[in-house]
Amino acid sequence: MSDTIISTRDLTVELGGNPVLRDMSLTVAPGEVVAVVGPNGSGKSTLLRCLAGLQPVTSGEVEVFGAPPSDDARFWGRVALLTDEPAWYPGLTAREHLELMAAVHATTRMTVEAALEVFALVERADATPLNLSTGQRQRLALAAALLRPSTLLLLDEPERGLDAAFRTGLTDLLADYANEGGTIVMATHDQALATSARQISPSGVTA
Ligand SMILES: Nc1ncnc2c1ncn2[C@@H]1O[C@H](COP(=O)(O)OP(=O)(O)OP(=O)(O)O)[C@@H](O)[C@H]1O
Repeated sequence: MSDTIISTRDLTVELGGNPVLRDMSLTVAPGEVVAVVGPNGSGKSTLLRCLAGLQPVTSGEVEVFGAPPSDDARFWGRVALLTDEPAWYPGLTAREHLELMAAVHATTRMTVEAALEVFALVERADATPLNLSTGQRQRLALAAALLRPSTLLLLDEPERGLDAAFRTGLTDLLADYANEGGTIVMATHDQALATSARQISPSGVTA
């Protein structure tokens, strides 16, 4: 097995004519948990989007699983992405969203009922996402990302909207994922999440 999951070399991204990432070089090994930290606008989401193949690079190289990210079933079969704008299916309940996620994968990391339990959604399982609170919606998005099998988790501010108790639980859930051999790269403003991870800034230096 390769000892590198992610590798960027001299990655530069300009947006609107301004450099957001500049000559960034990063290597991530299997089982690592990496926290991308930095102030608002420093390029954390941009880096995650590059790793997901959603942001064209201005120059330099990005490789995930030894090749540039590609928008195909093989890539997305291995990568679970949590963005700040998950797509919800109108009319489907929280439970049905998880059942849908389970149905399209040959295996799952946990059952739908276990995910509802772990993410404290049992009592709101029959509500549609738009009738959930911000924190409950975020828990549903995390449940969907962690229920499905993957080997790389890309998380953009997973702590968004979560109360203190659940943030602690999230640290443990991410540690479990890494202990199973999964790799995590997350943009975060949460000190506790960042402390338990290898921290980098979007400029590529260790934070
Ligand atoms: N489409 C765009 N066109 C021009 N500039 C953009 C575009 N998208 C983002 N930017 C700028 O790029 C910079 C990096 O944005 P990015 O969202 O990656 O930052 P971030 O570190 O994730 O911020 P936050 O902590 O607020 O989520 C910001 O200055 C932002 O204003």
